[in-house]
Amino acid sequence: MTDMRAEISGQGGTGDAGFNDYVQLLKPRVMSLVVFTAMVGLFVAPVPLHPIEALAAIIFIALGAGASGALNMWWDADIDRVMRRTAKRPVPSGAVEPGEALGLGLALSGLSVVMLGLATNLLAAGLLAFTIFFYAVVYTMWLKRSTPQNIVIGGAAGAFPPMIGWVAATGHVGLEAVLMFALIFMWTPPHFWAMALFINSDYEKAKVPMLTVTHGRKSTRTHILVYTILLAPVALGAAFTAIGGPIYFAVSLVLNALFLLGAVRIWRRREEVAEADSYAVEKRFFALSLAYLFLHFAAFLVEATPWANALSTTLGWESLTWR
Ligand code: HEM
Ligand SMILES: CC(C)=CCC/C(C)=C/CC/C(C)=C/COP(=O)(O)OP(=O)(O)O
Repeated sequence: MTDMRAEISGQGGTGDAGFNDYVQLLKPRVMSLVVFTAMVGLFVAPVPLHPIEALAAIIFIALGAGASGALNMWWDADIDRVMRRTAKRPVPSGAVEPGEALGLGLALSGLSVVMLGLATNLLAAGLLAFTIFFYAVVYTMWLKRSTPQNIVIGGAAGAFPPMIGWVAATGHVGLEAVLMFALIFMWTPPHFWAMALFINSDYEKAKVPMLTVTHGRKSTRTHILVYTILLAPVALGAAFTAIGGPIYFAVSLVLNALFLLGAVRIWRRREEVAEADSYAVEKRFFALSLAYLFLHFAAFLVEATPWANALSTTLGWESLTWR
C-alpha cells in the first residue's frame, strides 16, 4: 500500500533523513497552537490533575497531534510535491520514505492513545483517537480533495484538542468544553481562507478544491466575513461561563472588533488592488487570526488564576455567569 502510494506520487525517498526531518513530519509549528489549546482545556477544567498526570496528558496529546500530521503528510505527498509552500516537506523532498512517515504516524497514534488512556481516562483516549482519525482520514483522505466545504467540516478535528484536555481532567464533556470546541470550529474558516486568498495558485496547481479555486476569491471574501460575524457571539458568550470573566471579556471584545474590521476590509477589497499590494491585507488578517486564537485561550488561562477570580468577585461577574 505504501509502495503503491509512493509510485502514484512518483517518489521513492532517499531515506537519509535527519532528526529535523522527522520533527517536521509532525507539523510542529501548527501543532504548537493546537497543543496550547489542549493545555488550556486541561488547566481551566474544574477538576485539577496532579502535575505529573497533567504533563503526561499534554505530552501524549502533542504526540497524537504530531502523529496525525505525519499521516497527513504521508497521504498528501503527491499534492505537497506540486505546491511551492509544501514542496520541501520531508516526504515530497525525498528525505523521509513514505513508508517511514506512515509507520511513524501509525506508531505514534497508537502510542499516544494508549498512553493517554493509561495516564488519564478512556474517554479522553477515545476522543484523541477520533480526532486523529478525523484529521487523517475524514479531512485528509476524503474531504480535502472532494469538496470546498473541506475545511468547514474538517475543521472539527482542530477544534477537539481543548475538549480532549478538559475530558482528560474531568472525565466528561462539559458546556465549557463544547464552547472551546465551537470557538475553534468557527475560527477555522476565516483562518484558513485568508491564507487561501494569497496562495490560491498552489491549490489550483494541485487541483485541490479549496473555496478559492471552486468559487473564486470574491465569494471566499464573503464567506470569511460571514464566519467572522458568526464567530463573535461564540467567543464573547464564553465570557459568561465558568471559564470566562471580565478580563477574558475585555480581551475578546477588542479581538473581535479587530477581527471584524479586518474581515470587512477583506470583503471590500477589489481583486486588482489586492493583487497590486501582494495581498498584504489578507496576510495581516491571517497573522491576526493566529493572535486571535492564541490570546482567547491565553485569556481563559488568566481567568483560572486566583487574582482573576478575586477581580470577578469584586465586579460581581458571577451574577452574570451561566453555571
Ligand atoms: C482544517 C483546519 C485547518 C486548516 C486547513 C489549516 C491550514 C493551515 C495552513 C495550510 C497553514 C500554513 C501552514 C504551513 O505552511 O506550514 C496554517 C498555518 C497555521 N495554522 Fe492552521 N489550519 C487549520 C486549523 C488550525 C488549527 C485548529 C490551529 C491551532 C489551533 C492552527 C494553527 C496554525 C498555525 C499556528 C499556523 C502558522 C504556522 C507557521 O507559522 O508556520 N490551524 N494553517
Ligand atoms: C490532537 C490532534 C490529533 C490534533 C490535530 C489537530 C488538527 C487536526 C490540526 C489541523 C491543523 C492543520 C495542520 C491543518 C492543515 O491542513 P492541511 O493538511 O490541508 O494543510 P497543509 O496543506 O499545510 O498540509
